[in-house]
Amino acid sequence: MADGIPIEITGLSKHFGAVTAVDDLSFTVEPGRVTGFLGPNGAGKTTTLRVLLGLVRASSGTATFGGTPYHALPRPLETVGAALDANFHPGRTARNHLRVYATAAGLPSARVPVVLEQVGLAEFAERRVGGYSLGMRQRLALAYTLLGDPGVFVLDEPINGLDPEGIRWIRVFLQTLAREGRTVLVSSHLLSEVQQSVDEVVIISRGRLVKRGTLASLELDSAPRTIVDSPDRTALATALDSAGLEYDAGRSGFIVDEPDPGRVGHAAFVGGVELSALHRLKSGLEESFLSLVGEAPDESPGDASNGSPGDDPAEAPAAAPPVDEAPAGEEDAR
Ligand SMILES: Nc1ncnc2c1ncn2[C@@H]1O[C@H](COP(=O)(O)OP(=O)(O)OP(=O)(O)O)[C@@H](O)[C@H]1O
Repeated sequence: MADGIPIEITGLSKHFGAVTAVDDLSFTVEPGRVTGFLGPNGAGKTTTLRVLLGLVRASSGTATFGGTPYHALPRPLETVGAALDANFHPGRTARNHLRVYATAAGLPSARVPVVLEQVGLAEFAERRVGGYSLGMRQRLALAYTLLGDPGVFVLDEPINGLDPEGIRWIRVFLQTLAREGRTVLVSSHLLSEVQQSVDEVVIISRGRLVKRGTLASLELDSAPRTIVDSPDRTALATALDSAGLEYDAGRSGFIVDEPDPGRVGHAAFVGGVELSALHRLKSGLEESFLSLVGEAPDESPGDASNGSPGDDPAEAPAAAPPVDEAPAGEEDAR
């Protein structure tokens, strides 16, 4: 096994014409842990990974593996296992796919059955990939990343499309790689999807870094708030203003920056306002994540840690190999 090497993103920007996909982004991903690379759709995750893997040129800044850009790695497949962009020939079997990539990279074909076994696809090795489920394709993409037994893994949305058993499996798989001292970077637009699998998070929004730290530190960022509503919202707003309480208007009432519903209820009482709802908004990772990336938290009580509004996992792209075929700069709009 190759050593885990840090992934180093420094002052990285990428513009596609007038669109700034990545904006002065800097962070490091250390070996020995699983790092979640998170942000809503369009935040710039895939673009960052494509620059890192030499598929797109940076407008400025650098993205390297311990100081070496991907294209300068002497044996890339034995250094970095990357799953990005689905690209399987439907008529080929899994075994043949992997054989082709192993041969191209000068790796022994004996690695093929080993990696198929590792991802639980050994019994489907002779089946054409066109008949694979999304979950099986995800596993095949991971088998590809394992071919060179690398020390670094860069995986774009690898959990998307997996069933609950597949999600449990990949959690163990990723954690095992990290415990072996490898560097593991996993992107997702859903915190809830990866929160059981990651130790650290790098969160971006609109191409910029908004949070870097442990999963636990993200939880600490989330202060509980109070939901309050009234048949007379104008009077309620006046009462909250008079009490000096800050609030946002939500679908089911005002979300008040005050953890104690008792204080909010008192403010309404003092203002002579009838209430139709008063409860604490449960704090949680998801609420913290959504407030960091600038999306409105779900204000329904007790439901803040489940799911994310507007996300349909079936719509996101699948992660898959290969990464070493497209020429650099191909994706540039100009
Ligand atoms: N080749 C391209 N040409 C023009 N604009 C692009 C190109 N690739 C990405 N973009 C734009 O850059 C921004 C970031 O996109 P990117 O795919 O990196 O985000 P993402 O965080 O990976 O989102 P998702 O989770 O939806 O994949 C978006 O506004 C996107 O439309």
